[in-house]
Amino acid sequence: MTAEAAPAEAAPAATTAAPSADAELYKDVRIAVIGGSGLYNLDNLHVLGEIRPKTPWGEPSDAIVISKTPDGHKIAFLARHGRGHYLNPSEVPARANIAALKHIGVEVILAFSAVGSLQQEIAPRDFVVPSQIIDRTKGVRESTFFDNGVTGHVGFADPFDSDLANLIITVAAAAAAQGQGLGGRGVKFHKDKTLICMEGPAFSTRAESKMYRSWGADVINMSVLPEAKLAREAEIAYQMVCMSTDYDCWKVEEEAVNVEAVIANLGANSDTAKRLLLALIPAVTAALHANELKNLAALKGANKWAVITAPEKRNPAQVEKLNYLLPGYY
Ligand SMILES: CSC[C@H]1O[C@H](OP(=O)(O)O)[C@H](O)[C@@H]1O
Ligand SMILES: Nc1ncnc2[nH]cnc12
Repeated sequence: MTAEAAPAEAAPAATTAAPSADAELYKDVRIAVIGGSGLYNLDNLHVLGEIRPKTPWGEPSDAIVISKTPDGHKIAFLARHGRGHYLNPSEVPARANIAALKHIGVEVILAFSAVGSLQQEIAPRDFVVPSQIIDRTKGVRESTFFDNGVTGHVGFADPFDSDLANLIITVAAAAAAQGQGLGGRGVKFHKDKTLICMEGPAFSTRAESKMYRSWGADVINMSVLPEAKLAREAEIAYQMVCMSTDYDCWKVEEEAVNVEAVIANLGANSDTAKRLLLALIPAVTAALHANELKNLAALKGANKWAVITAPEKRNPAQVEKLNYLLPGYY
């Protein structure tokens, strides 16, 4: 599909820089949180302001909210479906979301998602830190920055950032050991799991749900793709934290997933996520300052070599758009 031809996406990248008041607001922001269903704000942080960047790929899902943690770390927050959940998973402007976050200086994305569980041991309200993805989206989402005359191929064998995954597990374990248990509920964390991303917005059939189990999938959502892939193309370290809300529909004896069942667990899950972030943001900030995020270090600059289109054949308009994302690369 040629969305690049649409007037809304035709603005030249060089004129889309945010005004300087915005630049002052997002200065020093290196970490972004993307909130999914049920996580529409981080109201336990101090809000400094909002920005509404316009990118060469259109406008993000909603304003990007810049906040400060109690220990003074600035972060960016973006509601994937918009505050009020007006975008369905196939409508999320993932390219604009990732491009905007990259443009303001974000190096790390901690993405949250409500998921269905495909395994008995992953109960509703458990948290899952996945390491793999199976793609069951249907090709209707704009899923790359490398199109329209600049072809690029990035590595995606390990779609998440294992340094971030390890930090999340460590921070959660420390909270449990201190008896806090992220709100006193003793939330269980599972790691190294496989997340399947379906198209939606309708949930799966029972046959599909059972098939995904036979493939070895552990949890299911509608949102990790193309978000994770675009983050990789933008050289941003990305880790999703999955918050289980239901058992999907593979258990024949139980009622199949529905929105009411999901909503019943969203409140507790988003409370856990906010508590987790209070401990996680300082830990990720410290790791960034100490250059301990080795995958991120390896990622930086790598995509200069991902483009295979001969320099003289590259579409200048697309090169200009890519300048917004990866300045000077192509
Ligand atoms: C509200 S149930 C289905 C919906 O919830 C998840 O959204 P998100 O990943 O943004 O938390 C899932 O992916 C679906 O979009
Ligand atoms: N069962 C399910 N399938 C897909 N996405 C989900 N998000 C929450 N529960 C889900």
